[in-house]
Amino acid sequence: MKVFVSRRIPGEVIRFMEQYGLEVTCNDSDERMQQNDLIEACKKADILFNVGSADLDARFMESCQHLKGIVLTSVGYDHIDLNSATYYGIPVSNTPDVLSKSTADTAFLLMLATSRKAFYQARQIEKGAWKNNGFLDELGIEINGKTLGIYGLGRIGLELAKMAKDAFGMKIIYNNRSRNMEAEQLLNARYVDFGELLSQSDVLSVHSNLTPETQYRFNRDSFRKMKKTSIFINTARGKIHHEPDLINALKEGEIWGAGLDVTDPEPMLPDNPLLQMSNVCVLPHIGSATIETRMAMANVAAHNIIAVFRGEKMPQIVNKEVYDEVRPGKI
Ligand SMILES: NC(=O)C1=CN([C@@H]2O[C@H](COP(=O)(O)OP(=O)(O)OC[C@H]3O[C@@H](n4cnc5c(N)ncnc54)[C@H](O)[C@@H]3O)[C@@H](O)[C@H]2O)C=CC1
Ligand SMILES: O=C(O)C(=O)CO
Repeated sequence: MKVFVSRRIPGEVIRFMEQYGLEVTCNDSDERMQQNDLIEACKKADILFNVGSADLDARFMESCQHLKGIVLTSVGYDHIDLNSATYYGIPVSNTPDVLSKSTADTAFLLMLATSRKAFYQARQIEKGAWKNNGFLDELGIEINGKTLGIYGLGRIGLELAKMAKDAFGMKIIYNNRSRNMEAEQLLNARYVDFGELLSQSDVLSVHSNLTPETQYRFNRDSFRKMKKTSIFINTARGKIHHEPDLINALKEGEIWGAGLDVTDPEPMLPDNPLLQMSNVCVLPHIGSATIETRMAMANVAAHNIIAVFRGEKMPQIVNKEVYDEVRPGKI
């Protein structure tokens, strides 16, 4: 069986797959492949190891319907046309759990950095503008003991809630598709409706997946309902907030600050006004970018490939209907 890997991954993971007799070809580059090149490369492959979230749309699935599996190196799969993959009978897997802590760390980093205007202050030094700030210049806000509101209390949201409570004694409120009893018992977290999440959070951190329902959930109306002293954090997907509305809310002082690991579009353009604001910290989607997590993600993906090779179900399947006896599309 032939595997095509779309970007550079650790050599150990390639050797691990080769031990099973898989023939692995790797695009030896860190650049994202264009879809036409990916389609061309997949013509000679049985399985795609899709590194770094290249968008795979209906055209890709139609052109590559011979694939026996697509493994993603992300937990989010909003960039994949899953219905199409299912239609053509292609199982797709993701990488849940192994990246939850590092992504929650990133949200925590942004919470602290934004609350102390850390990126802005560092930029002043780089510009040669180190100055003794006045007693009341560019002050931060403390997050110790404040209320953290979490939108989407799943795996990553829960890790952040634990850290915020343990390290900073923060009170946790959350809004989710359903109640999270583990968080309620462990952290005394309180389930609230969306309106209360907006009005009560001192820091509001987004951890839901991107769906038609969550797209632009944070918009003009929602920012207006937040505290003027609040900080908005998004490490989930850039389309969950409406960026022009966020810029306005910050300019108008409807919220106090924002920390983003995800933007819309990505990459963010260098002339984006958010990058000039003292109360905003932006990172280039590095949530899972640690040595340990990337290794773990690559290993999870490789194990899903081995499962396909052995004719077993992928352990981290996201379109499990593909294994149903009767499913839409080709049988
Ligand atoms: N910045 C980065 O590098 C990373 C970003 N992510 C993003 O984080 C997201 C979450 O990952 P996990 O925690 O593993 O997923 P998860 O599935 O464990 O948690 C998502 C939560 O969002 C909730 N949710 C979904 N729709 C909702 C709605 N309309 N209203 C309220 N809650 C809603 C779900 O009930 C669930 O509890 C991923 O889908 C991905 O987009 C994940 C990893 C790294
Ligand atoms: O896993 C994800 O969904 C990411 O965004 C990157 O790790």
